[in-house]
Amino acid sequence: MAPAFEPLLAGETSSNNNDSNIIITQDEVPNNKSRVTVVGSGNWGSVAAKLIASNTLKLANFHDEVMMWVYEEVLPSGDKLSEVINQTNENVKYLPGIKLGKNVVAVPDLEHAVRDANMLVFVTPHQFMEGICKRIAGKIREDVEAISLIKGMEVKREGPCMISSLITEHLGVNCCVLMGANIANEIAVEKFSEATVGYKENREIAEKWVRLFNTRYFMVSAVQDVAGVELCGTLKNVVALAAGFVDGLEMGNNTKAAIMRIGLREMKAFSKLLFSSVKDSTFFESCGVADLITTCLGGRNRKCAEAFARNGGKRSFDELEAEMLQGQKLQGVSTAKEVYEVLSHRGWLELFPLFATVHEICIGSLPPTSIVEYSQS
Ligand SMILES: NC(=O)C1=CN([C@@H]2O[C@H](COP(=O)(O)OP(=O)(O)OC[C@H]3O[C@@H](n4cnc5c(N)ncnc54)[C@H](O)[C@@H]3O)[C@@H](O)[C@H]2O)C=CC1
Ligand SMILES: O=C(CO)COP(=O)(O)O
Repeated sequence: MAPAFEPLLAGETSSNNNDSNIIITQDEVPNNKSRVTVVGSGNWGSVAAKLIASNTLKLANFHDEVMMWVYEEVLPSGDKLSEVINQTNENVKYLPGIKLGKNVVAVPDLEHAVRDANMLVFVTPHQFMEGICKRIAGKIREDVEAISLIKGMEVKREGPCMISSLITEHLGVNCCVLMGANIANEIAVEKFSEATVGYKENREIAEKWVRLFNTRYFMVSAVQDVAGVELCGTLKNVVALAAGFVDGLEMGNNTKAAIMRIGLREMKAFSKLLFSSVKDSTFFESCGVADLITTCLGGRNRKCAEAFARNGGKRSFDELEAEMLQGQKLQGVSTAKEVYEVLSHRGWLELFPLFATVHEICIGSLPPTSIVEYSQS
């Protein structure tokens, strides 16, 4: 249930649409309804498909059916995951116990899933996106709109490349982002949360995305700061690892709060050094401080980092991820490495002691205890 208060609108976020106040008159019903495909079907991907599918049934501008691309795998039962999803209406591996909506159709053929879509929602672990883009380049509609829910980045020889830019570069399409304090399992059971759409220029497109995602329990607003929103979502995963180390070392709440504060400061400084357009106000949206808090309290990066520190760094993150997440993927460890590469290339290591220390702990160059010794310097 949504809380009874009206959300405060920050800056220009005047589009906090609640689906109950979106009114579509018969005159507005378009001839050409948009088809939506979700590219990805992990934990968040499945919840995103559920959210969208509940809205496409209600909104006249969209086709009811939502295709969800499934990276095919064979379950221990011998059945194919996509077939089980279509038979049971549940992603039994990545989101068990939750009905996705009968209008969600699992499609294992990527090219088929994206071919006719007008709106593409990308939501896979970030390390797979470049390969996916290469596979679908030239096989999508020219006028397609895209949005990325992916928290992560790539580092190229030319420098860092956000996932929305990777999508734009490979596919030649406009790409918004949606980030926020969005632990998927909580949204799956319809507990209230907020999210932020980041867009570059086209406010109308951003509003279309807001309408597609917004529900009574998922309140979405839009800000004109695609880089700021995406960097918030990406960098908070590095801070979540630091918070997990603090938990594993049982250092207490004050230390954890200090690490989160230092982390937020580094998130902001790093984002602004990379993109001078990043707005301060973005850090106060759901994608900023709220996502940082929820991930440091209840996320998968925090959980695995706690186990890593409890084991004194003797069990690798790969091992812990496989054991604790059953196929779900951590984004923080590779993001910490990617951020570290940017810091070393640009000579910024000393400016970002927390980011640098997290990576060095992850690769075993420093013990988990150094999270407090080095982050303060
Ligand atoms: N789970 C969550 O609570 C949230 C996740 N996110 C972000 O959303 C993105 C996607 O996360 P999730 O949906 O949770 O994924 P996940 O962590 O559940 O990852 C598993 C997914 O990766 C797929 N996969 C495995 N190998 C693959 C390959 N070689 N190629 C393509 N796909 C492959 C699996 O089929 C499965 O769909 C990430 O960037 C994450 O940070 C954002 C907000 C919340
Ligand atoms: O991004 C998230 C919540 O907004 C989920 O974070 P984790 O990947 O650490 O679970």
